[in-house]
Amino acid sequence: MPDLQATLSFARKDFALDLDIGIPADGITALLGPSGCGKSTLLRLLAGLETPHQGHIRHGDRIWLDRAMDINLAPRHRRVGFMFQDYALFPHLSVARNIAFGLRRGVDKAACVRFWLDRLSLRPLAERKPSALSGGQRQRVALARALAAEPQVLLLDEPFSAVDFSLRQELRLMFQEAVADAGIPVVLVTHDLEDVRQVADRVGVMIDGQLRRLGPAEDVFARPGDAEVARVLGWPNTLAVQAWERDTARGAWGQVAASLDPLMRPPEVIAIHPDGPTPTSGQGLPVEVTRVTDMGGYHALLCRLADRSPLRIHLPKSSPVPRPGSSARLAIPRECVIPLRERSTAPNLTYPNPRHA
Ligand SMILES: Nc1ncnc2c1ncn2[C@@H]1O[C@H](COP(=O)(O)OP(=O)(O)OP(=O)(O)O)[C@@H](O)[C@H]1O
Repeated sequence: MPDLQATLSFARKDFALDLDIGIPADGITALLGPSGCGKSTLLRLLAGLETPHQGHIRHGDRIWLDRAMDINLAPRHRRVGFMFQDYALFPHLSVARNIAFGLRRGVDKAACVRFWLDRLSLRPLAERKPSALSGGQRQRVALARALAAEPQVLLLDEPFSAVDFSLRQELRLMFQEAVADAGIPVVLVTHDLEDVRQVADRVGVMIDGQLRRLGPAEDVFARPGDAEVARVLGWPNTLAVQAWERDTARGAWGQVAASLDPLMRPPEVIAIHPDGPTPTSGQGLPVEVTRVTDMGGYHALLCRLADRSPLRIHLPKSSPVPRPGSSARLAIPRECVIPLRERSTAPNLTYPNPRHA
């Protein structure tokens, strides 16, 4: 199963992308990052729709791009299934013809179109033009078209964003089933952490045109490596530390004790894990409770710290719950306090690029 390896340097006005990425041919790799960090640009570079100033792209043994050797395969020779944010459907073609458009020579076109119409629940819409479809329906047609062409690599930009909650769940499942046996590198760009949790085997985090973290999803969520990446991954309660006094972190928000590695330079940030802090009548971090939500298995408390920064904690149903509007003190166990550097400089790529092995 050929993997995809790329080393790319690209710049346009006010933006530079510089990274090394390896995408294996099993499982789904999700790419996350703040708006404008270069996720779509990376997909366009991989597909051959943009050319890097320097770089190298290899799919299995086949070189797609090598600037030094003047090799640059045209997009059609890379056989990439691409789904853009605007879906790029042909407006004059019906749903069925849009799906049939990129089919390989020799396949039974009618059977293949029927298969994908059924798989993505599009059969009743087969003869409609894209202008007569809803946003979510267009998104499904674009996904069907990308998958039907039997691509060697699949690159998807926000493939589930335009559908409602229940259809989104269904679409994720259909998508997972559809790509499970394909044995091709699949990259999915999304802003939705739920997409990542439900479909991704690996997660890459991009910030400012760089790949700051790439690895198995569980690993990346549990160990983001630094505070910037942690925020992209939705970690709550990242607090700037103004000073350390032995093992106590202080900021305008208050102070808490942490377990510090004595060899580590004092980190600039701590994250407080939401599971663990509990209200106490003794000494603790002062908060004002602003909202309490019953989440079924636990209570979610949204609090404000001394400097008004938010703190979210989860209390087990068995624990007493402070009233909204009340002041409280929270006991924060040391193991819930995770010291983080604001930005880690060490490369943290857990899927090795053989060229650097
Ligand atoms: N066609 C273009 N011409 C000039 N600049 C562009 C163009 N497309 C994107 N950019 C700029 O390049 C940078 C990277 O954009 P890109 O679309 O890759 O980001 P992104 O991470 O995909 O963002 P989003 O999550 O908002 O889709 C941004 O600064 C953007 O403004």
